[in-house]
Amino acid sequence: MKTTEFAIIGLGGVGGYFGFKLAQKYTADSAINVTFIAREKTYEIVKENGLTLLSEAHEDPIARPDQIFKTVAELGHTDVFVICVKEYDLENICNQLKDKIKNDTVILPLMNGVDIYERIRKIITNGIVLPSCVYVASHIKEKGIVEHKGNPGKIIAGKDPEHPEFDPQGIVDLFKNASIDIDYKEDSFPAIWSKYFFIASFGLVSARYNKSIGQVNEEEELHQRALAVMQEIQAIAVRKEIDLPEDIIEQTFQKAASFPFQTPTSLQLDVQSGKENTELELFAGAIIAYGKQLGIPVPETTDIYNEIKNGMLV
Ligand SMILES: NC(=O)C1=CN([C@@H]2O[C@H](COP(=O)(O)OP(=O)(O)OC[C@H]3O[C@@H](n4cnc5c(N)ncnc54)[C@H](OP(=O)(O)O)[C@@H]3O)[C@@H](O)[C@H]2O)C=CC1
Ligand SMILES: CC(C)(CO)C(=O)C(=O)O
Repeated sequence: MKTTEFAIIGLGGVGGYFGFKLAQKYTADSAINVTFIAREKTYEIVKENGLTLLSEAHEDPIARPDQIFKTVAELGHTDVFVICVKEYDLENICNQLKDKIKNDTVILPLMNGVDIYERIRKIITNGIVLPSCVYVASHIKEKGIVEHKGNPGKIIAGKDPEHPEFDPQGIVDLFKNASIDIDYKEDSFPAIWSKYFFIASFGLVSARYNKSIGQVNEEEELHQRALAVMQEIQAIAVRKEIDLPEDIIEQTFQKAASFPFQTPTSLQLDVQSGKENTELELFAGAIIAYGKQLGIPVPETTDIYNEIKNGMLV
């Protein structure tokens, strides 16, 4: 039987959650291999101790992959690459990956952002790229240790617009068999935009004030600022003819209310911990650029962007 080779690139909040589930399910299965790519201290710790996931939903907190490498270059034949890095590392990873991609290699980017597919396609022109978005509240506690809170993670993936004939059902089933909630759609872009609606608005306001998703939803001033950012994104989406529901704003506030009250956003954690690189450009920067390009004013997003840049963080 042919072995399916998975490579999970990046063992942070997202890779540490979904990679854990794949590795825990399949290490004893000789037909499916799961390889992790992690760098520096994460590599050392996971190689020595396995990957730890602290999660009420997972009794055994340790998963050991079949293999772990420090770089993509060390990988042999791989069928499915699951990219789980922050947006500022995407081009670097794609440049390393491009020689490993064959026509039937599948790339699943589990990241926030509406332009991830296009950015991958600028570098990797062959293979199958499944445009996706992801919901999960999980973050690095220490290198090699990821903490998951709240609802189980969820992936929404869609057809590669360049390869509508490709049938990914076999791969989708492997995720499902590892108890990963994954929805496969003809067109995942509306779901990707809906996620962006949520994470750009709540991410920016939560990062600016260091407040959880629940607090942003309930505190009047913060709620109004998130609403104003959503209205700006909505104007952009309408102009770009993205097929979003008319009540997307209401749905987004309802979605926020479904998270445990104290859930932080990944942008909040990165901005508030003073990380040198954050996804501020992916959220605010992209909205500002679309606004300029389409002649749509985006004053609230611009203000929050400048406030965060200038260190106004409470
Ligand atoms: N965390 C969450 O709850 C959610 C996050 N997202 C989105 O998912 C994406 C990933 O986020 P998240 O997992 O939180 O990010 P993290 O920062 O937690 O993890 C990214 C990981 O990628 C690793 N990495 C980067 N470059 C390389 C490389 N060249 N080789 C090996 N490893 C590499 C980093 O390594 P190192 O530690 O060494 O820097 C880090 O461990 C983002 O776009 C985010 O917005 C979406 C939904 C939920
Ligand atoms: C809000 C959350 C946790 C939802 O999945 C997220 O996407 C993020 O923090 O980036």
